[in-house]
Amino acid sequence: MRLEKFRGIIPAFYACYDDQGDISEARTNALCDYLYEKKVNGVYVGGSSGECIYQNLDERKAVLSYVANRLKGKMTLIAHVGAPSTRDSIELAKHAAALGYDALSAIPPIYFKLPDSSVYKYWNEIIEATPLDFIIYNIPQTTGYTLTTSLFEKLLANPKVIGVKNSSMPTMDIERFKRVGGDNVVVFNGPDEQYVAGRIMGADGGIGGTYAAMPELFLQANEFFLQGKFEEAKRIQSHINDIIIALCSLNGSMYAVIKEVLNRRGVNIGSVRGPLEGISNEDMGRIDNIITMIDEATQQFCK
Ligand SMILES: CC(=O)N[C@H](C=O)[C@@H](O)[C@H](O)[C@H](O)CO
Ligand SMILES: CC(=O)C(=O)O
Repeated sequence: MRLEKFRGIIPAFYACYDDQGDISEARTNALCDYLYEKKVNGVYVGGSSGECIYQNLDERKAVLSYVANRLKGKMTLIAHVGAPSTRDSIELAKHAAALGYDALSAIPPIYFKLPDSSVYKYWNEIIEATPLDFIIYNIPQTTGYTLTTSLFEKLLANPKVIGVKNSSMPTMDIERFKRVGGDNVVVFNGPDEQYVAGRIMGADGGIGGTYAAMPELFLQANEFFLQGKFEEAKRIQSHINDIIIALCSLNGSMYAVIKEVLNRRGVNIGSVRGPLEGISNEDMGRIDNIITMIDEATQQFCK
């Protein structure tokens, strides 16, 4: 029951900037409203897709506040509070708890390669700082740190640890984490390119960086999965993967491309922060093709 609200399709929330590149409350609200209308199950705020790594503490706190003010009580809210220092992570965690977020989440420590003992201590200090539930974020391809099942099991001894968002590529990792935690934990599929496979291997839902670019497709793939219509789910996944490959094929960062897709749908959330690259004039001419791919797949599969 307590974990029910963490199932389904949870888009990773994007950084919403004004034309000067500063955090924009109005544009954050616009993205909140868009996702609410699409009926997604929740949002994951301030993670990779939220460009957290390029924002200072005050900016990250502001984003957490704006989203909570707009969406609290309307969907599940997860705050990503991982920051380079434990101290900053705890400050963000306390801020999110005061705002009424449903759960916290954090990547492992970045930059220095630290032993498991330090990673364990880092996560635990965040967990102990608030009464909120906690979701571990395993994303080895960006952090260089791989969560083992044994550390996961050790962390689960704390009842506030309710699951893991697993972004490693082997779907077997999802199966192993689920095996360790059983029905008492939620495992989120990370790689959007294998959402359906992740569900079949035991994921309870997903948190993804491309969901907000095509929410209907992920919601429908999830629906087909729940209905046992695996052929249909697999066919949507193939279209999703064509679209993700297209989103990643331009010169600008995938997030810049997604933001331009949203802009052409009437949701202007600005561009990305350096060192991520914005989109070039050449890219601009290719956005409509991607929108067509999304729209055609949506028409084909979603009622
Ligand atoms: C490495 C990475 O950023 N993974 C994200 C989260 O798990 C995914 O949602 C990707 O954004 C998505 O699968 C597109 O490659
Ligand atoms: C899921 C994802 O992309 C994020 O951490 O924001």
